Amino acid sequence: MTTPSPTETADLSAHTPLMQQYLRIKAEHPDLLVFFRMGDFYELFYDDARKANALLDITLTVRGSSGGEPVVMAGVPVVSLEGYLSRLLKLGESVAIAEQVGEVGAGKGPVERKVVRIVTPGTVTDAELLADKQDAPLLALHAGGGRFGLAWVTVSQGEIGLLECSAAELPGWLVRLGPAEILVARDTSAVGQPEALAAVRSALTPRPVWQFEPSLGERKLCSQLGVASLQGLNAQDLPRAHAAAGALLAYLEHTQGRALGHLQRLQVLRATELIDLPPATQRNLELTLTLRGEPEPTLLSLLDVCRTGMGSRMLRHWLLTPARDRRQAVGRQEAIAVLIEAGFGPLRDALRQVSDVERVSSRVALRQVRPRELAGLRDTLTVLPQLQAAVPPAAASPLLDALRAACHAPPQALALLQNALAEQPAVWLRDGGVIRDGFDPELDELRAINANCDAFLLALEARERERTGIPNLRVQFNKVHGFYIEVTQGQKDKVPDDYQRRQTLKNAERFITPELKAFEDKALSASERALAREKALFEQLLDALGAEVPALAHLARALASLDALAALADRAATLNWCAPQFVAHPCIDIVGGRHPVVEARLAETVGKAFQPNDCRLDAKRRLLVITGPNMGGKSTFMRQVALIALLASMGSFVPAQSCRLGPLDAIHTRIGAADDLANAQSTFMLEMTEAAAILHAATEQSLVLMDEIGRGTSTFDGLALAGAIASHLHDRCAALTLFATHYFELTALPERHPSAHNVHVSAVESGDTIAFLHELQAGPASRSYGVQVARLAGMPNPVLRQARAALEALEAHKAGGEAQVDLFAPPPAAAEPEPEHPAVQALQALDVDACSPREALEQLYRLKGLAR
Ligand SMILES: Nc1ncnc2c1ncn2[C@@H]1O[C@H](COP(=O)(O)OP(=O)(O)OP(=O)(O)O)[C@@H](O)[C@H]1O
Repeated sequence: MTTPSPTETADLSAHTPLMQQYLRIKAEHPDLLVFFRMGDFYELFYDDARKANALLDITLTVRGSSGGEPVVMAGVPVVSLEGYLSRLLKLGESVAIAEQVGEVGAGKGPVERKVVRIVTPGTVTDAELLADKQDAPLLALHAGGGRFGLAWVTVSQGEIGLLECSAAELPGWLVRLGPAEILVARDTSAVGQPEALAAVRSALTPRPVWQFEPSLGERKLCSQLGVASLQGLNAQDLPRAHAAAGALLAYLEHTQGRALGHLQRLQVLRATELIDLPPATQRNLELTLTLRGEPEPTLLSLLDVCRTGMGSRMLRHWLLTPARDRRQAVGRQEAIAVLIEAGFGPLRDALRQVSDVERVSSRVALRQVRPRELAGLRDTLTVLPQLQAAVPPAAASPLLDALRAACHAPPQALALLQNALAEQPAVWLRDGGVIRDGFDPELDELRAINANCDAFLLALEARERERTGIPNLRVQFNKVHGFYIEVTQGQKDKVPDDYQRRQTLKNAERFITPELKAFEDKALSASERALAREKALFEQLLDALGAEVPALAHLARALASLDALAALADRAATLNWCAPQFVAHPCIDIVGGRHPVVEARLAETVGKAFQPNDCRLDAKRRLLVITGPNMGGKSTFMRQVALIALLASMGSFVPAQSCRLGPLDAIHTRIGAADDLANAQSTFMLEMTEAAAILHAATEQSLVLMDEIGRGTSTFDGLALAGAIASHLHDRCAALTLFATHYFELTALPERHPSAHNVHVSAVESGDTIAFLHELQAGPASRSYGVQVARLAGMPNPVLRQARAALEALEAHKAGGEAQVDLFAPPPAAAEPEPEHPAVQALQALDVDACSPREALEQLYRLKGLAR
C-alpha cells in the first residue's frame, strides 16, 4: 500500500524546510509533474516520482524522511531534460519546471526555487520537442446550444484559429486539426462529446468553467489582436468559439508566464466554406496516415518533398482544408504551371538554405530562441535575394508574384542580426561567444583582456627583469594564488620595495606588485563580466527583434507557400500529372486517372505499370455500380477518383491525362472497417452508422464512395439494404456516387434508375486461374471469380473443390433447378489426381545434402521462379 502523498495534507510545519518549499510549489501545480531542481538533477517526489518511475522507467529511491514519512523520489539529470520531456509530452503529460532562482548559500534555509516554465503537449515550442513536419496545436473546446466552439493555436506559429460546428461535424474537425492537447471546462459534462474526444487521443486538460465565457473571450481576443471589435475580422458571430478562445488565452498566459504578443493573426474557418472531409474519409483515403496508422505510404508522404518543415506543414494544411470556392485552387494551379514551365529546380535549391523562420520568429517572441537559431535566421535572410531571383517572374501567376514580393528580409531584422550576432555563435547563450566582435566596445574590451593576457604578462616580465636586473625573474599564474612574480632565493635581495611577498618556497620567493594585482582583478572578472555583458546584449537584441516578429511571420508564410508550391510542381512534373479544369456544374470527368500511391508502390516493388482508368460522373450519370472480381481494382479505382478530386481541390495537379471537376462540398466514404471495439460497435453497426451519416449529409455536390455496403450481415438483409441505400443516393441525395458491390442483383439498378450505370473491372480466366487487367469497362461483370482468387491465395485443394461444387449447385438452383444445395457436402473426388505444383515437385526432387551452398542458392532462385 502506498502512503498518502503529503501534498494531500495541509499542515506543512512537520516537514523539513526543503520539503515545505517543494510541497508549496506542488500545491500550486497539482495536475502537473513537478521537476524540482536540485543541483545537477531535477527531482520528482512522492506520487510524481511513482508516476515518473512507471512512465520513464527511472529508479525510485527513498531518501530520509520528512513529516514522519519516508521521502520517495526519482530524478533525471539536468543534461538529459529534453529527452525526458519529449517522452512525457508524447504520453500526454504536462510538466512544471522549478528552478533554483536564489543564490546558493545566500540566506538560511534552502535556496529559493520557482516554477519558471510549464511545458504541456499543446504549448511546447522547443525545436527539439516538436515534430518538424507537423504542428501540434493547443485547442479549446466549448459546447453550447447543441453546437461547439473551437479555438486553437500553434504557439510556434502565431495565429489563432476559430470555428463553430455541429456535433456531427466535430469529430471531423478534431481529426483534421490534430490537436496535441484539448482544453475543456472542468465540468466535462458540458462537452457532452466524449467519443469525439476519445477518437483523437489528445491530452485532455480540464480548466475552470468560468474561463469559458463568451463575452470574456471576446474581450480577451480583441485585446490580444489589438482591435476594438471582431467585426472587421469577420469573427463577431461566434460566441462559442469566443468562449473557447478566452480559455485558450488564459491557459497560454498561465503556462508561458506572459501574454503572447506574437499571436496577432486570426483565422476563421467556416465549415460551409470548406470541402467536408469526415474522419472516415481522411482514414479511408489514407491522406496523412495509412490504415495501420503509419505516416507512409500516404498521399501526404507522396506529395511532401518540401525542403523545409514550414513547407511540409503548409502542404498538410492545404490538403486537409480544401476550399469549396475554387479561386484559391486556381491560384495555386497557375503558380505550379509557371514553376513547371520555367523550372522549379533553382527555387527548390534556394529553399534548402532556408531555416524554419516560422518557429524561430515565434521563439523570438517567446524569448526562448537560442543563438544558433538566430544565426540560422540571419543566414536565411541573407539568401533571400537569391531565392527571390529563383522565383520565375510571371504575369500568369499573381500568387507567385505576391509570394516573390513577400520574400524580402525585413531590413531592421537583418541589420540587427548581422551586426550583433557572431558568425558562428554557440548553441547556448551560457557558453558565450554569441555577440560579434566590434559590436559593443565594453564587450570587446573585456574579451581583449582575456585575449591579451599572455602578451601583457610577457611585456610585464620583460619590463620587471630590466627594472630589477634579475634575468631569471618570471611572471606566472596558478589557481590558488593567482598571478605572481617568482624570484629565486639567490636573487631576492634585488627585489624593489613595491614587491609584496605572497609565498615562500624552498628555492624561490613569490611576489605581487600593485600593477599585477590590478591586472589580476581585471582578468579574473573579465570572463564573467563578458558573459554577463553578452547576456544583456542578447536580451537587447531580442527586444529589438520583437518588433520584427510580425514581418518575420509574414515572410515565413510566403516561404512556406513557395516551398509547398515548388513541391507540388516537382510532383506534377516527376509523376506526369496534369492541371485539372474547374467547371460550374456538378461533374467529375477524369480521363486516364491513376491512384498515385498505388502507382508509386507498384513501380517501386514489382516494377509494374498502373492501368489508368476513366471516370465520368455528371447529372445524367450520377451513380456507377462497380462490379468485378476481388482483387480486380474496385477499391483502388474508387479511391483514386476521390484522391484526384481532392488533389484538384487543394490546387495541385492530378494523376490523370485530363480532369474536369465541378463544385464539390464533401467527400464521403464508406469503406470496410474493422470492428470498433473501443467504442463497442460491431462491424455491421459501424457500417450502418457511417452509411446513415452519409445519407443524411450528401448533396448533389458531394462525392460518395460506397464499398461493399451490406456485406456485414446475412445475404438477403445485406442485399436489401444495399439496394435501398443505392436508390436513396440516386433519387434523394443525387450525389455523385461510386458504388462497388459483389451483389450481382444490384447490377439491375440502372434498369429503373436512369442516372445509374454499370461498370466493371475486367479480368481474364485461363483454366483455373485468373489474370486481373484492372481495366474499367462498361456493363456489369459476368461473374465474381471468388474461388479463383481463393486459389491464388493458396487455399487447400479439397476446400477449393468443395467450394466449386457448391457454387455450381447454387448457380443451378438459382437458374430454376430443383437440386437441393448442400454446402457442407464432402468435396467431390478430384477428376484426376491433382498434379502437384511444379515448385513442390522440384522441392521434393531436391537432394539437399548433395547441394553445395552455391547450388542451394541457385535452387532457391529456381524455386522462387517456379512459385510465381
Ligand atoms: N488500375 C490498376 N493497375 C494496376 N494494378 C492495380 C490497379 N488497380 C488495382 N491494382 C492492384 O490490385 C490490387 C487489388 O486492388 P483492389 O483492392 O482495388 O481490388 P478490389 O476489387 O477492391 O478487391 P476486393 O473486392 O477484394 O476488395 C491493388 O492492391 C493493386 O496492387
